[in-house]
Amino acid sequence: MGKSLAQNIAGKGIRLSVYNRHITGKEEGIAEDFVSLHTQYTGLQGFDDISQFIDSLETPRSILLMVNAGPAVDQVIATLLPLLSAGDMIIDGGNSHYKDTERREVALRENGIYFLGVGISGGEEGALHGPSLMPGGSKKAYDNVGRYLESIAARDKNGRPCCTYVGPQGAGHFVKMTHNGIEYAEMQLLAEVYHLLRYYLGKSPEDISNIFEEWKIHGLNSYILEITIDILRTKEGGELLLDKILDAAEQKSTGGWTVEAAFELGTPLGAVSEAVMARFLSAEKEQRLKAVNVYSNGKQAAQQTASPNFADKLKKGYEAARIINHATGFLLLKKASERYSWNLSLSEIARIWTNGCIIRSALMEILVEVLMKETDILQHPNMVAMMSDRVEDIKTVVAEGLGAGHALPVLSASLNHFLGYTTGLSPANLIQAQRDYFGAHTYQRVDRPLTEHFHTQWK
Ligand SMILES: NC(=O)C1=CN([C@@H]2O[C@H](COP(=O)(O)OP(=O)(O)OC[C@H]3O[C@@H](n4cnc5c(N)ncnc54)[C@H](OP(=O)(O)O)[C@@H]3O)[C@@H](O)[C@H]2O)C=CC1
Ligand SMILES: O=C(CO)[C@H](O)[C@H](O)COP(=O)(O)O
Repeated sequence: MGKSLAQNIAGKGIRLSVYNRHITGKEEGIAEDFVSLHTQYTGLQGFDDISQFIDSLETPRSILLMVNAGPAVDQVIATLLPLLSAGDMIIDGGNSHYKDTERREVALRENGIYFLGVGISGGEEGALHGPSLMPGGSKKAYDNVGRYLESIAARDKNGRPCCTYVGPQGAGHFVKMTHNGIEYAEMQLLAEVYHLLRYYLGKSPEDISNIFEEWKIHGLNSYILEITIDILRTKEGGELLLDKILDAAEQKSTGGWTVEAAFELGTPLGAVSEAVMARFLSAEKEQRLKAVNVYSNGKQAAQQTASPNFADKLKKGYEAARIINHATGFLLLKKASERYSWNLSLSEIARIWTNGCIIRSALMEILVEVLMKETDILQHPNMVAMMSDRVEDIKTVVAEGLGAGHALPVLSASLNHFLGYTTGLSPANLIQAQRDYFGAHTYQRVDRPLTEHFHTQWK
């Protein structure tokens, strides 16, 4: 990411020094080598001596870190700090936890150093040609460097940069974390759809890539769909590369952090949560292989059993689940904004997610408008119409797919969310009664003001 961003920045004519640590015998002259490979950029200098690197910068200095989230960020900051002067700025472009960002911002402010936590999305390609940038921290700090960040960002459909000052404290990294949570669920949803097409409907990977191509043209365009089409067409030695990849998904941390944040803020996030759990379960490959020999889960191919036009229903069910995933993701942002007084603009966040980032999609373009009027996506009239037209299809897909023995954690979690959300009378009254029964936790009544709490001696 660092090298790609450096090329992007230098390509905009911005004078840039790059630094990589020196580890004798292992990593020597990395930054100098990078510079000598890119002589087309004037004003690009490389260093593996930190003092020389710092001396090469104009004051007040602006330093962008692209190192692994966690202790590495603290280590690099500790190395930089004695060399910096009041008014200098550090920008953390990695996937840092928003609470770490808040801690670092406070500590650096006490030393007179500005700190911005900038979520960056788009992978290597995005970093090189224009990522989506989610800066958070002090507004004054953003005012100093915002123009540089905006110059390297992707552009939205109106030519505006996919970069905006998101909010104070750790808001930028919170927004990036939520982006990644939505990303996890989007990836898992498409994996489930692919799985049903291949192993329930019996379609070949080539057929599936063609179906996805059709979906892309007809309203479902997204970066994740595009790369999946490419993946389904990639061969190695004449065979599909995908079939040679171990079915055990890895993850760093941002998906799990998003779920933790949902717990902290008390907001439902079933799709993302199930996407994280699905990766954990997939990683239990050894246990899964043992279980295959112990249990028959009655997995069936569709053959004659699939309902008519199942693939069309799958498309609409997938669209419904994506809307629900985005609705819960944006509700998490809304809850965080209220709890931490960040004043997040959900529509503006959707706008900077329309290009450059991993979850860019035709749906995101629609959500920019939707979120201007309604922070709960599922309450907007256009979304009500879309969901009403798709709810029977997602029900059919989940019922039929589960019935045929296929695990559909995110499709079913999305449907469950929707059915729970559209229920006027949930069974939570029984939960309240049970809590009061064993723990005297009290309950509110439908026939009394909600300010009153009641306890019953149940036995
Ligand atoms: N890859 C992606 O698509 C995306 C990544 N990110 C985030 O960006 C950050 C960087 O990711 P990425 O570029 O992929 O990771 P890489 O592993 O490619 O690069 C990490 C860099 O950090 C350096 N580093 C690690 N520890 C230290 C340390 N203690 N002191 C000094 N330097 C250190 C490494 O140096 P050395 O080479 O010397 O080991 C390396 O140059 C991460 O937070 C990641 O989550 C964000 C968006 C997308
Ligand atoms: O930030 C990113 C994209 O926006 C990273 O590519 C993403 O974090 C990958 O995460 P994981 O390794 O957990 O799947």
